[in-house]
Amino acid sequence: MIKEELWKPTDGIVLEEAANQVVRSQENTLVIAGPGAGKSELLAQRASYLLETNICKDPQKILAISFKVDAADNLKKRVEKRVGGDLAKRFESRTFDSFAKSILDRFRLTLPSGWRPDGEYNLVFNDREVMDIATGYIKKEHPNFPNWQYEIKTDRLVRSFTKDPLHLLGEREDDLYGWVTKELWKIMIKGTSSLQSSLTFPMISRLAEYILNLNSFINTALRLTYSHIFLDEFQDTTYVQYDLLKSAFLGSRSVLTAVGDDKQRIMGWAGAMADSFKAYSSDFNATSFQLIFNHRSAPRLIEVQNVLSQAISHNTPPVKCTDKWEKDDGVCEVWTFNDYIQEAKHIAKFLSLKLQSINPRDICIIVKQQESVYAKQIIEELQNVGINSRIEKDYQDILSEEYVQLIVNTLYLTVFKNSPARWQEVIKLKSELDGIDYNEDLKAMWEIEEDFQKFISLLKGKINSISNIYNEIPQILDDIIEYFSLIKFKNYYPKYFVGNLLKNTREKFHQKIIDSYVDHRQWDKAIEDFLGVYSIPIMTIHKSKGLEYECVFFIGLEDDAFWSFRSQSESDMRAFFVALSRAKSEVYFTFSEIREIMKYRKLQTTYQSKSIISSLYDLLIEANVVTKNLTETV
Ligand SMILES: Nc1ncnc2c1ncn2[C@@H]1O[C@H](COP(=O)(O)OP(=O)(O)OP(=O)(O)O)[C@@H](O)[C@H]1O
Repeated sequence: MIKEELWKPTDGIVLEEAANQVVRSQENTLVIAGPGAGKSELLAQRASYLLETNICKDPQKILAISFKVDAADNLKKRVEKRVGGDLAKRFESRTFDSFAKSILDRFRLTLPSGWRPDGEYNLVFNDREVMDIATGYIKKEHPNFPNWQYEIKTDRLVRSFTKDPLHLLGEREDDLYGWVTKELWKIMIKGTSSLQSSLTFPMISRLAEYILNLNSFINTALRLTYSHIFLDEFQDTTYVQYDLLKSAFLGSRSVLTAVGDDKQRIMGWAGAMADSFKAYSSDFNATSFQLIFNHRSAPRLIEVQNVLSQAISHNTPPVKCTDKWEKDDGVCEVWTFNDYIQEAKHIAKFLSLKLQSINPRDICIIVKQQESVYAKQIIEELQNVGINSRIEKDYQDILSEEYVQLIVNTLYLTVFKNSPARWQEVIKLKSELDGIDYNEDLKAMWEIEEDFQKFISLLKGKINSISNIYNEIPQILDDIIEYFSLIKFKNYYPKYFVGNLLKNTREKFHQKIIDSYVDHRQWDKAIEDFLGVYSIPIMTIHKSKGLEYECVFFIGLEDDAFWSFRSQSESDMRAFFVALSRAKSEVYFTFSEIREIMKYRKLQTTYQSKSIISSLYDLLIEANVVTKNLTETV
């Protein structure tokens, strides 16, 4: 244990004054700061501080809530690295969705029977599915009221569906949406003879909130378990999530730390609160702090970011860069082309040179939407010059699953041997699955390591003598999980007991590993390929949130990409700001007069303009960003 006054940040991090105060604060706080200010880093440092000084008193825990699975994972790993596995056991890093789901899965039986879903409920991810259930099943239940579905709109129904806490649902029966909402809740909770219990994450959140409101005993236990709560990317909190947060921790002694950036609020369409900072500050009586440094980007990029952030919010103070850069470091340019084929050829040529000095993972290609369409030609031209790129969303979800991580770590250790971090991760999990305390029972730990070593030696033989790829690889992957015991693994991660998560993850994962193996026919290359080591990632702005790259390309700064700019210019401006601020050193925006895009559900060759988004171009001009017409140079 370290004394409070002796504790210092590790890894050469120097905290600015405001960050230092928040790290050591005993009160609820709110940190509002721009991209790269070190908000996530601050949370990692605060976790180290609270755990290493035992201010978060053993056996109490810190609960960190992030929005994306990889962000939660990343934070967990940072903290583990700093404080070691033992203390990090008291740092629970989850997404909002998984927090809500863990409450429902643990305390489902305390719900009144009308609100209690089956233990084996299905997860429903998109609005269309909800609407399909509504139209398909309510109609069956009410055959004499057949035409109601023509009078309702999907987005309004989905919004109205989880708008209110459950105890208020009964009050809205009198309008059509209220009636459909009530019927739909009944059907989705209980299922029918042909439909399994089916829940969306907002429904799970409402059910978790209901559990906490109904059972003061559970609520008290939750508050005693978590003495400190972290909330990352707080600008994206939805109304439903905020209600759960209030039910869980408002009025408790748990200390909350929220960090976020209102200029990066781009989840409005998904129900993010317009005023989450204001509501939180007043409800939780939180003190606000601002950070003024950007630890990510070069000075030139920060100049451009400052112009943008002023335009988004007039009272934003300019941020400063750190002294690791030279004064003129950083490149921000607009590249224009006649057509998307020239654009793709130019980028491919540019990147073949760039890749002589940096890795594919230091580069990112970002688009507003339709990544497989906007990046199609670029993927092809990159392939022509021997550069791999891939649409990251196809991998992000499975790569963050513990099921996949355990198998991939085992394969990695079988093929590459030298990876102490992966070895430690696997051995630690194996010991926990087997109920062995890795600090106490050294003999048992030694046996685990020896046994695992034997297992991977055998595995090596198996993976190197595959004759039938499509039968043997799935079997080998299943054998790996069986070595750890699937049942123990599911007990350790109860989320895999519920619904179709395990089945879907397993299927997708097997397919991707097989694809990589078929492409390379060598396990080292196949694993690295699956992990994305050789590929430039391609993603939408939404997926790029929280990430950072040396060099960023934003493809298609054009009217069609920002098709709703007229009605939501503020939110599009923030999206543009997020894309720009992912770059450490270089960012290039492209415009192509002719572009192939999906329009009216058809792939079409279109003429692009920039008149609707001219204000974005005006801001770039104001920030002295040069535009290069690269048509002739190809
Ligand atoms: N005090 C610091 N000193 C040095 N480097 C730092 C410091 N704080 C953060 N960093 C580094 O700066 C980068 C950005 O940090 P971080 O991701 O925490 O920022 P953020 O505010 O969460 O960004 P965003 O809102 O854009 O996601 C990371 O590479 C991080 O390691």
